Amino acid sequence: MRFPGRRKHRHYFPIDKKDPLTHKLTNTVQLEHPYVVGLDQTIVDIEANVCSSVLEQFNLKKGLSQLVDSATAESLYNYLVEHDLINVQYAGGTIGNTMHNYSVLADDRSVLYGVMSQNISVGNYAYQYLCNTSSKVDLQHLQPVDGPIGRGFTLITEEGERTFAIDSGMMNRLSPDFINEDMIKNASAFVLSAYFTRCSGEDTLDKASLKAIEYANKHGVPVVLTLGTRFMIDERPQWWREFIQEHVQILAMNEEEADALVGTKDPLIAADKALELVDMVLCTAGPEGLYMAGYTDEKFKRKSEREYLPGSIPEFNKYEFSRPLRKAECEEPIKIYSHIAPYLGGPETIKNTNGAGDGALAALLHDISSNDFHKLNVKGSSKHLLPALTYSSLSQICKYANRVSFEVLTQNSPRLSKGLPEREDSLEHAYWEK
Ligand SMILES: Nc1ncnc2c1ncn2[C@@H]1O[C@H](COP(=O)(O)OP(=O)(O)OP(=O)(O)O)[C@@H](O)[C@H]1O
Ligand SMILES: O=c1[nH]cnc2c1ncn2[C@@H]1O[C@H](CO)[C@@H](O)[C@H]1O
Repeated sequence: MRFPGRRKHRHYFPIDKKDPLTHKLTNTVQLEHPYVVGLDQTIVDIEANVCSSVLEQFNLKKGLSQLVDSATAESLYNYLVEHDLINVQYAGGTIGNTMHNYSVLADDRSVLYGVMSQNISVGNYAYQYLCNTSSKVDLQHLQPVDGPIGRGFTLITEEGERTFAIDSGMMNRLSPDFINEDMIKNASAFVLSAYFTRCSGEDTLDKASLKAIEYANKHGVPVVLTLGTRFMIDERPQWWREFIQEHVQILAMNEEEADALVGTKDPLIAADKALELVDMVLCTAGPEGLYMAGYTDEKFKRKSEREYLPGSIPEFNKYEFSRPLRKAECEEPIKIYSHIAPYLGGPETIKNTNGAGDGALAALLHDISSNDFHKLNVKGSSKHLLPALTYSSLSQICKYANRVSFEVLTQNSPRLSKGLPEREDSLEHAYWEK
């Protein structure tokens, strides 16, 4: 595993142990590697720039992800081809993107549950999906289906807003029998999106998701839920709040989805309210950067060395140098928050905001699995006297997540084509304070 940072000598990490004379690695011990599991609707994104009138023509609501029937999908596709509007097609799906980005960042394994067409021919959607997914994403557990995977028309209008029209294909046919209890039990986290609830008729992906959640809950594996699109949350916010409170430990959302869930446009207050439901929250806020919130134990809290920030919760970042714990692990839980403005003020030109939030979540997952990696391989380390959810403090994770989002904004695809530059492998203060 590529490690997101060597911080202190005390926590010196064995993968770097070299013979001082030969500079060869002296570590012959087989390291144990943790992994994360994601479950998604396998989708290829078909991206096109269109006028708003095209959305009206096909009866699509701007800015949302919505399902369309196959006849509408076919006529939309034909329209885009006829007018030569398609820019690019690449593998998508919010969790597929997140698993891919996780594997690129961690240079390590993630497992993806979903479906895959059993008949693949060069150039078809299934083929494109496989070609665009990191070889470190374990696709051996995809369920073969007799038909196409999903396709997601990503329609970008004049002002840069994205609207998704999803043609499901067989993406929702993942069967609960395919979910392996041991696979989930041994994972560092189980990750899914709220899209799993968009099933109907013969679809089984919702049942498969609930089964995986049940296993994760049973074995204390953190369930990480990303909210997907506000439209789904708006339909039944109370149901979502109850579901999240019962089954989810880590919640990722953007400020719109947060508003739908807890009824406030202020991302800090939204993160605070969401802490009543879960143990840790990542709330992205576009050009405003991102917020994180969590719990730590009074006796483990660490004061920030940064300036205390004003906001709807005064000095909210005071304890951002603390590592987050599950609330139930704290004798005396206190809430901790952190915020970061876009890295370097944001890229000079944003190529595409698609997937910036998925990138931030991948960074958070990397920090979570690094904690397990360290725990598994540096037995008895004092670092784990505290049963933290992550390797790093809330503040460090914000920086890392933000840095990854920046990288996604500078490229066209929501999937990272490479990891972060070597020089930045460790999130040293010196670098981040520049
Ligand atoms: N216009 C922008 N300028 C600078 N940084 C941005 C901008 N938009 C996004 N970012 C960065 O990307 C992060 C995630 O963006 P955003 O809130 O748009 O995610 P999202 O809506 O969840 O995206 P997606 O659903 O496509 O993954 C932000 O927290 C911020 O760091
Ligand atoms: O219904 C859906 N299910 C799964 N993923 C989706 C859906 N709608 C949009 N995206 C995915 O969200 C990513 C950006 O965050 C896009 O890559 C798109 O494929």
